[in-house]
Amino acid sequence: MAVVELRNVTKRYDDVTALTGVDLTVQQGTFHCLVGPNGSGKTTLFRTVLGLTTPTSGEVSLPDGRIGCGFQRANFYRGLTVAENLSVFSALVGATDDAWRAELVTTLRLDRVMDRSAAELSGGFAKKLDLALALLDKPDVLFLDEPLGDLDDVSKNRLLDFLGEYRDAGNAVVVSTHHLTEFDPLVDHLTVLYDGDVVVDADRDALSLGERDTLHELYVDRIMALERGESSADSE
Ligand SMILES: Nc1ncnc2c1ncn2[C@@H]1O[C@H](COP(=O)(O)OP(=O)(O)OP(=O)(O)O)[C@@H](O)[C@H]1O
Repeated sequence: MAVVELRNVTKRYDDVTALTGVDLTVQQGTFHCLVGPNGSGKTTLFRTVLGLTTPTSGEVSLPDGRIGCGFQRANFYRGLTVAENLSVFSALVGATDDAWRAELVTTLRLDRVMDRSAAELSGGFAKKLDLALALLDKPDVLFLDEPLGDLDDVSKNRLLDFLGEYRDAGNAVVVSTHHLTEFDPLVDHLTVLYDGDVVVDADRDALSLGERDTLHELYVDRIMALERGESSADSE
């Protein structure tokens, strides 16, 4: 079942076209990975889906259920402690499942910093707090922009396992990242943006790796072919 649909979405900022007629469907219960070079439109696409910016044209359809989001730069109350942020955000979104909140704190190893001021957190812990806040009300669709940034290797593994389980529980997880290799085992669907255009959009099973071993190699080859001026069909 489709939980998010974009139809012919274009976003222009003055003379920059960040998205050009993008069609995209996110299916329930899938891990959807969005990759693309710097400036290709990934953050703009996220912001458009989340209603933080209005598309210049086109349509965005969202599910009736809950949507959670975590951004590249963490968003929380810097003047409050970690525990206070969790309480305030729980109240704001109406999250009442204390056991789930405790599970998030344990999974993300936030227990050690519960009484620390959020302003003083290291980059990795700030990211973890942001992730916990995004997950507080168990969103049906979770959008995460570069969720592994600043996390140590053990925390990365734990988060990847957690996101896999979250998907397996029937939720959609959409991740925008430059770290396709790390997400590769989870990917059900890959979308590649290049200069505002969707140049790859396929379920994993439909992606033909050819001589290549990994999705990352496929992605890099495709982008390099586009930079040489070849069409996406030429680079198959
Ligand atoms: N508020 C804005 N005003 C003007 N141009 C913008 C704005 N936001 C994004 N852009 C432009 O839109 C294009 C797409 O930017 P976007 O941030 O969506 O790319 P990205 O794929 O997320 O990049 P990165 O991987 O570097 O984070 C870029 O050319 C960027 O400069």
